[in-house]
Amino acid sequence: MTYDVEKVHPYETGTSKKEQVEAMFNEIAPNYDKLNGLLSLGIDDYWRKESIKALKPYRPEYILDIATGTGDFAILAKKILQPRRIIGIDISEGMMAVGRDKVKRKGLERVITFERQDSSALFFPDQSFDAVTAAFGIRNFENIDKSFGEVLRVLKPGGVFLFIELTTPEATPMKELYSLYTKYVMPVLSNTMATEQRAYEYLPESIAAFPQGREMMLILKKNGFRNIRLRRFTMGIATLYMAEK
Ligand SMILES: C[S@@+](CC[C@H](N)C(=O)[O-])C[C@H]1O[C@@H](n2cnc3c(N)ncnc32)[C@H](O)[C@@H]1O
Repeated sequence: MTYDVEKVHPYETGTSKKEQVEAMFNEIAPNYDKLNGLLSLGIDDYWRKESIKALKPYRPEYILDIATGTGDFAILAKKILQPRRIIGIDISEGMMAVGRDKVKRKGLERVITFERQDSSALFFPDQSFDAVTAAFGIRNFENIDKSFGEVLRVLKPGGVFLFIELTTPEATPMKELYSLYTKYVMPVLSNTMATEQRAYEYLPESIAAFPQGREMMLILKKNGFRNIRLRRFTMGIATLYMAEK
């Protein structure tokens, strides 16, 4: 199935969403961590921690972090869960270069490694991982169903898929505040970082088009996952989804 969000592209260059997303993240990679903290007013750190903590009961030893970017989710997973191995995959070498540097500075390179792979065509054998994670990545995928199929394939039976994604708040007053924020504050903040403007127009557009809540739970179910749950953060600005194989 094709989802509206798969048609939201960063640029109007006529190339595939995957190529445009890769180019955009390569471009913003050096500023990504700073900008992320600034745009979320630092709350993203709390969302990430709470999400990773939800994996504790599963005690995962082998973790795959898809759309790993600059590696923050993988680094947190190492700290909180103490697994044997974490592999981060991403299509943007620029983002992973920042991640590799952070991992090296923290002395974690024996546990966390990075590979350039596309979430919709993973190189790993079936049933390789106890957990697959993704933070703020799925919205950027060109093919969500294919990627979910790959996640299911590489998970061990009983393994868990956990992802967090930005969502649009539905209740007053957060709904109105969020709309004002994306319209007026976000462009000013991203301008101060001298980043490419289009990258931060793409952000609210892709959030708005992304299937959320019950719709996302049905997509996970259709793709073969079970025991699907969600948790909303900060009145619905972000949502955590968990599902099992
Ligand atoms: C918003 S960043 C999130 C990075 C990181 N997970 C975090 O929490 O900060 C989204 C990432 O998804 C990656 N991405 C987009 N499409 C992908 C795909 N098909 N396969 C793997 N990574 C992809 C991008 O390159 C980018 O690094």
